[in-house]
Parts: sequence; C-alpha cells; structure tokens
Amino acid sequence: MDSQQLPRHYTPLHPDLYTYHEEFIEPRLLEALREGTQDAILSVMDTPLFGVFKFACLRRDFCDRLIQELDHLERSGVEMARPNSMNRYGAILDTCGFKSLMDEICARIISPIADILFSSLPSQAPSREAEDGVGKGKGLGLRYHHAFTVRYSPTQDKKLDKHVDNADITLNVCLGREGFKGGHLLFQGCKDSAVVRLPKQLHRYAAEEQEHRVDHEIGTALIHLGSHIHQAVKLEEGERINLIVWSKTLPFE
Ligand SMILES: O=C(O)CCC(=O)C(=O)O
Ligand SMILES: [Fe+2]
Repeated sequence: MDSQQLPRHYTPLHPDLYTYHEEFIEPRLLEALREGTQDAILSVMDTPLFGVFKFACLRRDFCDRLIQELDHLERSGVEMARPNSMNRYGAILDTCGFKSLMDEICARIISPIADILFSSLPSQAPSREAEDGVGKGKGLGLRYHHAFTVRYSPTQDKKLDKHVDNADITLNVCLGREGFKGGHLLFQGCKDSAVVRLPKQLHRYAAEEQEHRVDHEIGTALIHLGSHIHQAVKLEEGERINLIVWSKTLPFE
C-alpha cells in the first residue's frame, strides 16, 4: 500500500484493495494475457466500432468493493484531488493510496493490450517492426499514467461534453453502481487524421460525422486512442462511476 499517501488516521475498509491481486481481474482476460498473442487478446474483445475495443476486465466484487472504499475515503474526510476541469466529483487515484495498484494494472493489463491492439500511435511514425507484423516490436512504451474516477448522478455532473483525452491511450472501466440508466458514450472519429496500425490492417482515422454509441456495463472496459473524439450523454437515473486511466509515452505536463 502507498500508505504515505493516506493520512495516518485513515483505516481502510478493504485494505487488500491497495495492492494488486490477480483475483481482481477477469480470469479469461488473464488467460489471454498469459498467452500473449494477438489472437488470444482479440478472442476476448468486441469491436463496437473501428479503433474501440470492449472487454470484460474487472471482476464484479472488485468493482463493488472499490466503490465502497472510495465512498469510505470521502466519508472519512480524506482530501481527494479532483480529476480535471471536466469532472468535479471523481477522484485522482494516484494520490489517495492507489498508485501502486494502478501502476500494476498499467504494467500488467493496459500496456500489453495496447501494444497488441495499437502497434503505432498517431504521434509516432509507423516503425519498420510494426510494418513487419503487429506486436513484434518493443511496444508503444506507455510509461506514464493518470488514473482517476468519474462520477455522474442527477444531482452532480450528469454528462461530459465532446472532447479528446490528454492521453495516447485511454482505458475506461465501468465500476457501477448497479441500476444506472443512460450515460452511454458517443464516439465520432479522431481529432487529427492519423494513421494507426490495428490488428491485420492499417486504418486511417479521420474526422467523421457519424456518431457511434457504446454502452457501459459494470466490469467492462473500453480501450481507445486518446485522440478519438468522445462524449458521455446525460445520465438518466442512478449513479455511474467509471475508472479512467490515461496513458502516455511521454510525461504529463
Ligand atoms: O464518462 C465516461 O465514461 C468517459 C469519461 C471520459 O471520457 C474522460 O474522463 O476522459
Ligand atoms: Fe475522455
């Protein structure tokens, strides 16, 4: 646990959550990661639209317990840094005890998946290795992360306007809460026309008029380019809490 990040008086509700355990992750995803091939990873992915992948990621009891811990942190009066100017009710996880958990999730889950699914980034010229075959190179080198939660409810933020992320790659996992209605994402092409290598094909992302709807499901992750334009539509009922991890090859400014 990064106990130095938490005040001494704070007693965690679920102390095990602050350290990475494989039991947090969906077994089929772990199996695919152990195999480590493009076929194995693609076999646990849906592609709701080009460049956005959706997969069962976090186990349900982990999602429930993480929400309980975050509620407990808020109730205990621990100062929580808010994620960014767009989200006023979530919390930056790297600064409230969860840095080592997030580092492990990035190293073990996000980086290997991104290396296989996005073998070059718009900011990088496609490498010779990438042209020879997906996943053969040294990887994207996603070394920097910013992990936070976003929260929506009828009395808090209800939606998120159209934007791109300050990230090369974004992971977005729905944590709960059970019974929320509305709040799906709309994707709409990329900010800059960009060439990105995706499995078996080279795709040129371009500004696109058409919007593609992607629903959130608890425990399910989306992974996409940070430059993919997206928005969260209005939450109609309940509360939606998602874990967002922005990853970059270069440090955050
Ligand atoms: O509400 C969501 O699921 C998306 C949040 C998001 O796009 C962001 O925080 O960058
Ligand atoms: Fe975003």
